[in-house]
Amino acid sequence: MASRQCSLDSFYGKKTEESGEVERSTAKRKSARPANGSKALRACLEVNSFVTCPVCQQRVPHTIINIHLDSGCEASAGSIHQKGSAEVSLTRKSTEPTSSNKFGVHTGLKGGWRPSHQNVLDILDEADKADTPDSLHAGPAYAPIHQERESSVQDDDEACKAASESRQVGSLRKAPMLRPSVGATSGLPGHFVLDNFISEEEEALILRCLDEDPENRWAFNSFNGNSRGKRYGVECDLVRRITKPPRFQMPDWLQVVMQRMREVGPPVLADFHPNECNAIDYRRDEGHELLAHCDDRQMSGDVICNLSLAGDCKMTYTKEKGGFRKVDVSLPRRSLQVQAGGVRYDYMHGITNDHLFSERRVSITFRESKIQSRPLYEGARYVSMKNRFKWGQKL
Ligand SMILES: O=C(O)CCC(=O)C(=O)O
Ligand SMILES: [Fe+2]
Repeated sequence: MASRQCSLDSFYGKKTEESGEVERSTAKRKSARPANGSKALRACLEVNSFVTCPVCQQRVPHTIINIHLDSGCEASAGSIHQKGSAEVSLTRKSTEPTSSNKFGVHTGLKGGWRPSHQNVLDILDEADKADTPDSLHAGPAYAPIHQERESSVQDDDEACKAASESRQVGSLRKAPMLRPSVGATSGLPGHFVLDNFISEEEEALILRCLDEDPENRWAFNSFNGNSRGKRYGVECDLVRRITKPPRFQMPDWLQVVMQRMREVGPPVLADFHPNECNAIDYRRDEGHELLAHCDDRQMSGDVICNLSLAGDCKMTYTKEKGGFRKVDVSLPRRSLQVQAGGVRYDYMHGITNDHLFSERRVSITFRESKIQSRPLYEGARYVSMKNRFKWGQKL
């Protein structure tokens, strides 16, 4: 099992196994760690501590390390020293694509970043209105989807069908006690992991819906390494550089997950409306893996989210331009990983077989993909694999 990180540690600059680069919390900060409740948590988040930037080695207030990294280290400790001035003095990242791509849906990035803990404070504010003290550390993350389960296949089918038809998952109400941990858990620019993003019950239901979808079945796939997969939503043809209409619509049983991303995710998700997703079923004993890749920079949008189910794993990020960097990130089951900014465009990501920590792991990757019915490049012509050798001859 991957050791699960406490994402709050990132707020204190604690050294994590993933980055190995952010300095360890001081005893003082540790002593301010919340014992209980939102007040203590809030107090901790506001401790004015500094961390060493893993890229430029400047001392930077821990509250804006994310912004500092995202601005390509342009946002200096000096310009952001004053509490509250961070958002004003920051620039957008250099990695932000400037193309005039037209997406059929809203794209994610808007007006720069906020301190990584701001969202937690927002969540706390919201929760403070509804919370009772006892709910802070108790109870399921979200109201359970199904209280009881029968084991027969027929019931499984019915559960899945019922979830879909009655939008049972979609009608889940968020319970105030869940607070996904948001933070720059890895020191990677634009990277977040939200632990416990879904409850165990939700995980079980989503897995059942994936496993028991009679129309869209798991199929072997070797595109990015061997695994089984399936997809929903619009279909990107990465070779022809066009998008095709969905063969399988985005399922109802994922709506609540997507809604939750907008509600409790970091600010880059505030307007995230995925129009496609692919699920991957990894089996460790079958040698499955995810080869290092970067999701298509033109066909898909600025933000990508991966929901982890059924097992823990470690994802490896590598960057070669502008200095080699390699960072391992733990992705616990039921967490949501957000890739935006630098990590989305400048890093490759992959999962080696020995970084799958259980026999099975399933992921769902959400994207906003371009509605593109003509090839991206003017004048481009698709040549099928079997005809490629004929380049230079009359086709
Ligand atoms: O399995 C994962 O978490 C990531 C999958 C992924 O990177 C992809 O489908 O592009
Ligand atoms: Fe990917």
